[in-house]
Order: sequence, then C-alpha cells, then structure tokens
Amino acid sequence: MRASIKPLAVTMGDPGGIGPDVALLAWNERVKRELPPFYVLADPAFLASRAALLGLDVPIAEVAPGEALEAWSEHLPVVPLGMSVPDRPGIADPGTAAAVIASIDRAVADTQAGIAAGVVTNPIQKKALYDAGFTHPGHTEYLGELAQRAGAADATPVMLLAGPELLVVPVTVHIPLHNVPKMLTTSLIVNVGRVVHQDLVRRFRIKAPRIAIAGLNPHAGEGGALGFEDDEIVAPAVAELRSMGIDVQGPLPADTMFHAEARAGYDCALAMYHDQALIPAKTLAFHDAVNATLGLPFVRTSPDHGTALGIAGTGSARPDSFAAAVRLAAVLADPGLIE
Ligand SMILES: NC(=O)C1=CN([C@@H]2O[C@H](COP(=O)(O)OP(=O)(O)OC[C@H]3O[C@@H](n4cnc5c(N)ncnc54)[C@H](O)[C@@H]3O)[C@@H](O)[C@H]2O)C=CC1
Ligand SMILES: NCC(=O)COP(=O)(O)O
Repeated sequence: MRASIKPLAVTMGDPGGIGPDVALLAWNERVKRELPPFYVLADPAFLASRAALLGLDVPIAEVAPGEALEAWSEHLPVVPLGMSVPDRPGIADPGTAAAVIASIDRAVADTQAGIAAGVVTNPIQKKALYDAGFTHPGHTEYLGELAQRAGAADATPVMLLAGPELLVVPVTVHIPLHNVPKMLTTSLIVNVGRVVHQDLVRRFRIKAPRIAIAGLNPHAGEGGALGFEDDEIVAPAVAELRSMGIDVQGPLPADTMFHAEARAGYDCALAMYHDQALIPAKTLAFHDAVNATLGLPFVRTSPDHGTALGIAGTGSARPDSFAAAVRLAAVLADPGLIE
C-alpha cells in the first residue's frame, strides 16, 4: 500500500485489555501486513512491559508525533501522555480512565491539527469508564462531541461495520433494546441514511451507493400485524431518502437481507439496532471487520472486537482486525489509495 505521508494516531485503549497486545503484534508484522505507519499514544513503560510479557521484541521509541515516520521502520513510535498505567492484563481499572480518555483526546487533537492522518482507537472497557464518570456510551458518541467542541456543529457520528463482504450501520447504537422503538424515528433514519450516503461517496469512493434499510419487526412488520414501526417510521424514511435522490430500498425483513445473494443487491445496509447490524458483521468477518465512524470531520476506525480481558497478555489475541483498521484508516484519509 502507498503510505500516507502522515502517521495514524493509535489510542491505548483499556490497558487491561488486548488493545496494547494487538498494536504490538501488528507493529511486529508491519511489513508482512503492509501497514501504514502509526504511533501509539500511551505510557511507553507500560507498552514495553506488555511486549516483554508477550515475548515480543518490539523496540519502543518515545517520540513526538512529527518524529513517528522516521522511527517507524525500526521502532514502535510511542507518544507519551505523561500518565503512567500499570500492566495488569485482564483487569479493567476505572483508575486508568483518565489516561484512556487522554489518549483518545490527544489522537483526535493531533488529527484535527493535521499532524496525524486519522484516529485508530483500541477497545475500551465501557463499564470501567462509566464507573470513573465517563458519560458517553462509547467512542462513537464521544468522538461526535469532540468534533462538535472543535467547531463542527453538524458532526453526526454514525457507526459503520466494514468487512470484506458487508458494510452495515446500526441506526440506534448503544441503547438498551427496550428503548429502541422509543428512539427510532423517521428523522433519525433519514439523518443516518444521509450521512452514510455522503461518506460512502466521499470516503469510500462508491459513486452511487445502493442502501438497503432493514425493518424493525419480524417480516418487516407483516403489513402492520407484527408491529407498526415498519410502516409508520421506517417506510416514510425510505420515501424521504428516495426523494433526496438516494438509492434506497426497504424496509426489508432483516432475517433475509444478509445472505450472499441478498448482499449482492446493495452496497451498505442500515439496521435498526446494534445487534441487528453487528451479528451479521461479526459472523461474516470477526477477524477482518473494522468499526469506522462516519459523519465526522476526521477519520476514525477501530478493530471490531472489544477488550477481550480473558486473553489479554496471553499472546492469543489476533491482530487482524486491528491491522485492517489501520489499513482502512489510511485509505479513508486518502481515498486516492482506492483508485
Ligand atoms: N471499540 C470498542 O471500544 C469496543 C469495546 N468493547 C468492549 O469490550 C468489552 C468486552 O466485550 P465482549 O462483548 O466480551 O467482546 P470481545 O470482542 O472483547 O470478546 C468476545 C470474544 O472474542 C474473543 N476475541 C476478541 N477479540 C479477539 C482477538 N483479536 N483475537 C482472538 N480472540 C478475540 C474474546 O476472547 C471473547 O471470547 C466490553 O466492555 C465492551 O464494551 C466491545 C466492542 C468494541
Ligand atoms: N459493539 C461496538 C462497540 O461497542 C464499539 O463502540 P465504540 O466504542 O466504537 O463507539
């Protein structure tokens, strides 16, 4: 892959999880995996400790972001945050939340300042952050707020799971299932559909994206017999998006829209809630899919998996999804790489 001229900013993620492991493993295989350069925003002593635990020979260079490209071929560039964290694999400690959040903040600030090409986040243990007072459901929502704080008043963060065979977006994201019907509105679906269309064109270089919209209820409501939302909320959103010139179909029964022949009929699917989107995405490509945030003024990707506390520090975490996230971030930041 042609390398972007700027490095990517990678966040530490929860230090108790596998984020540090996959970043170290990926750097170790950077040539074989054709990775674009990145630097990690973390405590260098912590990363050195995790590398030793994993038995990896990863020389770490403490750098400023502007020195990352030069360091990349021989060292893992690490930009210190001035906050130390303990190396305790498997333990998600709310006491590390300030460092976890500082890493995200700095990655976004570097990208907004034009120092980094994009942000690649490592997984956070959400409950540990909530317990420390973090009020955002996840990265997606927090990044939207950071973008707005930096002046992008219209930033609308939209979660996309991107795998080799499926692009899929959950319209509602980190909310309890019982709140989905309350939160699902025609204007929300239209807004998400508009952002998806815009970023598929702008960042993924799909000229005329075909978008398939799932229904909420079994059989897309069975003509109103199995729920009113498909006819009264989803169908009007489909009509409104069509009136904007966007190629949409739906509401489609969700159970039959993710098999291979159905997927051939669209470029991206909109699902109505988290698991309706993430189950097909992770079933098809757990180790290859990437979580990207659309609707931001900067690029953000992430591996699709979580902190996997149970295997942190053991060497069994696979760095494939992290590597895919790094490669996709470089492409989205420089869509010319697609051509
Ligand atoms: N982007 C983010 O920050 C994300 C954070 N999470 C958080 O992660 C935590 C744990 O979530 P779970 O639902 O348990 O999902 P998980 O993805 O952490 O783990 C699910 C299963 O997959 C395995 N696994 C995960 N990644 C793997 C890898 N790279 N190689 C080999 N095996 C792997 C784990 O060992 C476990 O058996 C939660 O707090 C959740 O909120 C979850 C998804 C994304
Ligand atoms: N299940 C996906 C997930 O939780 C990722 O959320 P985010 O932290 O990327 O917003």
